[in-house]
Amino acid sequence: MNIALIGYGKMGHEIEKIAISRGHSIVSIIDVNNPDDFGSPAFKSADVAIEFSTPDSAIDNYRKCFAAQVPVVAGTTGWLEHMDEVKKACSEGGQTFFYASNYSLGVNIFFVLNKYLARIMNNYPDYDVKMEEIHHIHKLDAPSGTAITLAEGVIENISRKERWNLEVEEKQSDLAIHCIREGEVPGIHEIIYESEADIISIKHDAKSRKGFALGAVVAAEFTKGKKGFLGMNDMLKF
Ligand SMILES: NC(=O)C1=CN([C@@H]2O[C@H](COP(=O)(O)OP(=O)(O)OC[C@H]3O[C@@H](n4cnc5c(N)ncnc54)[C@H](OP(=O)(O)O)[C@@H]3O)[C@@H](O)[C@H]2O)C=CC1
Ligand SMILES: O=C(O)C1=N[C@H](C(=O)O)C[C@H](O)C1
Repeated sequence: MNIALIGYGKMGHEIEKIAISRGHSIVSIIDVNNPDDFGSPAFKSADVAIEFSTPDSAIDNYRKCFAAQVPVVAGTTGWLEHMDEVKKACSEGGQTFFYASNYSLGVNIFFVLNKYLARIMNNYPDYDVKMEEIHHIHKLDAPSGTAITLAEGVIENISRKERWNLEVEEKQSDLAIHCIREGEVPGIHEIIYESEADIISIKHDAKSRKGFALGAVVAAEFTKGKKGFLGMNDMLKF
């Protein structure tokens, strides 16, 4: 299939390698320097655009993909305040948009495990819960998109937790997320339950960006020819 890449940084380069190895053609690469290419015949020939740019630029890029009628697989994090607009473009404007805060298979298995553990822990109020995420020093957003999805999974299932909070637990009903930026760490997420007696924790540690990139290309293959708002739950058979 024909793929356009929007954002040609760490993820854009990794996705390019995997897409080519799976027999796809990269027909257009748009980075910060060539925004006019959204109007080019090459961009419009893409079956899907895979977007990994920056929190501030993502929504404008999605609007330009919609204007060009090119389906989007979106990986950028930190833009979720615009989610209603994107969902409306799909439900009322006939657009196609796939979003995952994390495209790796391992993290999506971890999301299921997180919800399962939270459902159990709902019955054991002696345990408090907190989260830690560690990423490389270049990351622009905090908490990570993955940490937000994990926090939502905890809050949906543990009635004593109502909202997440950065760093501190201001109230007992807050889920504290501690964000660390360190070296070139690809991404570590840990959910920690602690009582007076013991600690139970579950952790996902990405060894590289390969899992994220492979998941994004597989999501692009899944998205081709589909309509509407899509996510990993539509694609994975859990
Ligand atoms: N969902 C997932 O599975 C994953 C999501 N991510 C997310 O993806 C995003 C990108 O990550 P990563 O590749 O590591 O970041 P990088 O900073 O390495 O790459 C981002 C690229 O986007 C470019 N860019 C800046 N402005 C624009 C614009 N207006 N249009 C197009 N491109 C632009 C940057 O150019 P310049 O450097 O010149 O500014 C840079 O080349 C982040 O939000 C990250 O959190 C990352 C990994 C996995
Ligand atoms: O910026 C990153 O690198 C990553 N971002 C995503 C996020 O914010 O969750 C996914 C992964 O953790 C790597």
